[in-house]
Amino acid sequence: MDAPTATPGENATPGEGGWFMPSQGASARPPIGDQDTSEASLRVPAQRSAPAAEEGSPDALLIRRTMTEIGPDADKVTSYFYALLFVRHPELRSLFPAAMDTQRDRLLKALLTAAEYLDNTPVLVDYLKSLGRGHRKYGTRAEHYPAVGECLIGALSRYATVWNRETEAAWVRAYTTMSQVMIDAAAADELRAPAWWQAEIVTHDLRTRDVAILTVRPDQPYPFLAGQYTSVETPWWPRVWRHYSFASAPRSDGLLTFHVKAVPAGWVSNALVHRARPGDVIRLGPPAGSMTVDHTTDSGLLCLGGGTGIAPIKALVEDVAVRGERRPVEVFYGARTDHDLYDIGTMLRLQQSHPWLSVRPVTDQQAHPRLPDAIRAYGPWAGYDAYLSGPPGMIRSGIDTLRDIGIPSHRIRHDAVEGLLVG
Ligand SMILES: NC(=O)C1=CN([C@@H]2O[C@H](COP(=O)(O)OP(=O)(O)OC[C@H]3O[C@@H](n4cnc5c(N)ncnc54)[C@H](OP(=O)(O)O)[C@@H]3O)[C@@H](O)[C@H]2O)C=CC1
Repeated sequence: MDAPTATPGENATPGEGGWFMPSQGASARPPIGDQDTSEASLRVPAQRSAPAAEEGSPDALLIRRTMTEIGPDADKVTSYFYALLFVRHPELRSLFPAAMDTQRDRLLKALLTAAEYLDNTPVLVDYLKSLGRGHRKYGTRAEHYPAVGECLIGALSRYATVWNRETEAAWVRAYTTMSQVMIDAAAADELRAPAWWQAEIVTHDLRTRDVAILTVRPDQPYPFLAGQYTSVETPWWPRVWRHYSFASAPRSDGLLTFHVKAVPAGWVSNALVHRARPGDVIRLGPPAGSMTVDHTTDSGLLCLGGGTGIAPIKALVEDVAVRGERRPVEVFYGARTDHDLYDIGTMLRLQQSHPWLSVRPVTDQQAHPRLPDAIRAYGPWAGYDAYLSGPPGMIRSGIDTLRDIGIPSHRIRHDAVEGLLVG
């Protein structure tokens, strides 16, 4: 059960969720940030399509039918679920944040994701493993899962239109299988990694009124890949986690960098931008996300970064540079105004050092079309893999544009986008 997410994130990748529900992102996604976008925590790869409602195994059909039936009462189902859980198992309350608003939202999304992918074993298993690993930081233990399953079924049975032995058996089977994948993944992860890392803020650079770049020093080595994201908890909002992408490739000094935009009503993002100072200690969850560079090919990289979505794009560029690769990398960096291109100086410096890199700022003030459409003026893009990172609307329109210009779906990578991935 978790409390919160990838992400894609408050302003990061999608948020994370608790109890077997996704956050950013078998990605996204993403997460990533105060927006809780899918912290996705678990992000289900966006590039794979969900099955049609009428397709699937008998259990999948029953489960999807329940989900359709409870759709209009989603809020009531989630409220009732948590009420049951905390009344029957008060010892579990402390695993969740004080304010449950976001958490409630995540539960249903996780359910929908799991139901949607029930017959897509590789996607679901990846997602659940990431979720199981991600739940370790909340203090979730194997013995908690049956309690959650019992309350979940209690809530579903109350609001489903049709609830019989067959439906219940399908849910029990699905939940038992899914929770076991999470439990096993958490147990395997326990042998090789901490449940969370503590990280001291070493620099805090306020780049605009609402965007800060933070560099942190983890208390233990933190292994991750460029393009991935993590979940972040601040001391000011215990048990509230948000996804943020790493803004640099792994560094020899072990430091990690995040770009954070304070979003309206974003608890974690506002704390990180306006309250955090060097010396403060935050907590980090495990790395997640699959928006990473495929180093087995020499395809070009076409990267679209919108706003703070430039963070993982910068990490991807550094990753290509560190490996000494000379594949073409074309970055389109979008923002509302020149002032909002808060990291353009860094990107242009990278361009100066690497002849294979080109960086093109795209702002609304220019005569240019908006970010995704700007790529139509360049190319051709055959032979490029595309990487998208930014607001959900930009990712959606970016995917449309890329498909429209002939880039196949399997070559388009991004963190979870709410609604697309659930995360
Ligand atoms: N911090 C991090 O580590 C990461 C953050 N993210 C995500 O990136 C986002 C950054 O937000 P923010 O900095 O406020 O970005 P902005 O809202 O300022 O948008 C950045 C750019 O994307 C364009 N854009 C936005 N929506 C659309 C759309 N529907 N179609 C086409 N273009 C669009 C904007 O154009 P226009 O001005 O015309 O709207 C602008 O050029 C957040 O959603 C965050 O979750 C993702 C990955 C990592």
